[in-house]
Amino acid sequence: MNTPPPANGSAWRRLCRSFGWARRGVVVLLRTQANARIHAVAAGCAIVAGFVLGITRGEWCAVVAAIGLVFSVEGLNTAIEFVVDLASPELHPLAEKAKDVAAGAVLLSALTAAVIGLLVFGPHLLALVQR
Ligand SMILES: Nc1ncnc2c1ncn2[C@@H]1O[C@H](COP(=O)(O)OP(=O)(O)OP(=O)(O)O)[C@@H](O)[C@H]1O
Repeated sequence: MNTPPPANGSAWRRLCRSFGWARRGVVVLLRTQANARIHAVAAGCAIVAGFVLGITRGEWCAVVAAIGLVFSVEGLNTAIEFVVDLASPELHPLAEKAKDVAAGAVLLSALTAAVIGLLVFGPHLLALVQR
């Protein structure tokens, strides 16, 4: 099992190590979670659409925030799943609630991102169709 190294060294070295662990977490998220890979594809499509449709700076802010929201919540959901599986490998009503609520949070964030996508890209696509 990996044990974290002692918290010695300069503040800069500690910061670099923390970034390394966080980067490792993002890799674990993308490797183990099919949903995270689907979010990545959706985020890529939104970014390409943003460039193609020439969305404004404000619209970019909304799109980037939506992408960050979904990935952050998916990451927290995955972390909760790992911890629940560690703490309660057997079935337990509280484990069930924890996983269901975490999954519900992912659903809410994805719905929010979908609404933002509609609000941002809808008018651009409509203008394109009506041209
Ligand atoms: N230890 C447990 N005790 C009780 N119910 C559980 C337990 N583990 C999972 N469940 C139930 O099964 C559902 C699915 O859990 P699972 O761990 O398979 O997540 P998942 O749907 O595979 O999530 P993801 O697709 O994000 O990996 C949970 O939402 C919960 O209702």
